[in-house]
Amino acid sequence: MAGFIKRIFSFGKERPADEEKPAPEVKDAAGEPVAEDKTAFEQASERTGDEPETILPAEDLPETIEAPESAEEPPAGEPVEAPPIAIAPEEEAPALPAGFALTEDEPEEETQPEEAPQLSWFQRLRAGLSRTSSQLTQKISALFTKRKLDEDTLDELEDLLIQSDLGVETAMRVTGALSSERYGKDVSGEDVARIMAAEIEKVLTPVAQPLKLDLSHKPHVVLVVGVNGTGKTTTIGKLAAKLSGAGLKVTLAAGDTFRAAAIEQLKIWAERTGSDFIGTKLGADAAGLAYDAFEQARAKKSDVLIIDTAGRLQNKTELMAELEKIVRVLAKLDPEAPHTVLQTLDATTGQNAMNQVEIFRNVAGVNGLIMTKLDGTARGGILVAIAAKHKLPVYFIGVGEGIDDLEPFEAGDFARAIAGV
Ligand SMILES: Nc1nc2c(ncn2[C@@H]2O[C@H](COP(=O)(O)OP(=O)(O)OP(=O)(O)O)[C@@H](O)[C@H]2O)c(=O)[nH]1
Repeated sequence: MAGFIKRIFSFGKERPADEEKPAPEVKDAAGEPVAEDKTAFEQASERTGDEPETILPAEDLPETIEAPESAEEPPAGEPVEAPPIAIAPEEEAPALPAGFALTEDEPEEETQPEEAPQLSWFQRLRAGLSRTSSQLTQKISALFTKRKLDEDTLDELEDLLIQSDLGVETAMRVTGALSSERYGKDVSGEDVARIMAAEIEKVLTPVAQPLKLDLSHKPHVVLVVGVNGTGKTTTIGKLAAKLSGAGLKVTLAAGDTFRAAAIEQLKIWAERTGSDFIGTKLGADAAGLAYDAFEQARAKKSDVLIIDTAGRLQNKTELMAELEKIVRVLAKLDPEAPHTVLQTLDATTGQNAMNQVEIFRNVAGVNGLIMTKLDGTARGGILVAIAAKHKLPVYFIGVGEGIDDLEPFEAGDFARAIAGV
């Protein structure tokens, strides 16, 4: 039976003791054989003419790093939330973090958490999206005061929805549904909001998916990309907390070699989450670091390797080419790697996020999204337009700066928060 099932690590089981690191694989990032006394990263450095870099284990990096103000200690002894997740049949039922699933055949039926929903994060989401929802509901109420639903009001409503970043397709869905239900009749703001929430939920439901981990890869490689400041590093820390909290062995690699602070920030997250850390010195070749991190994580039998990258604007061709190189180099070690290419989107951004997804998807093969900062004054409408157009899975949403402020993306919650119902 076991032969038919991919070798998959069970969340929640005991973390295996660290193993002795075997001698590094003797080939370079381009797959060429190299002298046995040189790591691939040294080879990469030689090619670029840089000094060979040393990959520093976490304990060798400076200890004088201060945690960011926003960092909160995880509550001691607090159990990891029980999650909806698929489990390998013959494995012992593990405690799994919400929002993740294994790449197993058919997912098991979702289990509902027994406890009442955590209103704190949901209230933050609603508050974050209140700018979008209150502007919309005010305008919609004004539009339908003492007016029946006709072509003009439908056109005006469509414009309002498009202005809220929801996208033409979703705007037309909403007006179409409203028209078939109430054409020629009085319409209240509540009618519109209810129909809007239902239609947005239909658009979002197919993309609200758990992040699937295929642990037969060991490690499952997650590359995190996105524009500067969209929350990559913070999100990596939150993901690592969920995964290591569930007993998985996690390695974090600091592929943002441009900013010393970014390397230090990731190291802090590694320490806080009990993850292994792989970093290099400032200015080193990011693709070389990614390659060596993959080799090291594989040698240490990490379950998940998460690679941070430097933030970059999507129109910076040179930096985007570097990202392409990271992807290419990882594929030398495993043609399917990186197995997940996650893009973070800042919810305060609006329309530009659509362009970000288009370009990062083309260059780096983005295959999943996380929207961050939905607790601020967010403009979440664009996620609906992106879902309608790109149909990329949305795994989580960021609702704060703390370690636990990452929630599985729920289509209904998000739709109701935008519609203000
Ligand atoms: N309010 C809020 N702030 C967030 C969230 N996620 C990240 N941040 C904050 O956003 C800022 C940028 O986050 P980083 O994780 O450094 O973003 P980054 O994409 O790694 O940044 P670069 O390395 O410059 O590209 C930090 O102050 C984070 O604390 C979130 O969900 N909510």
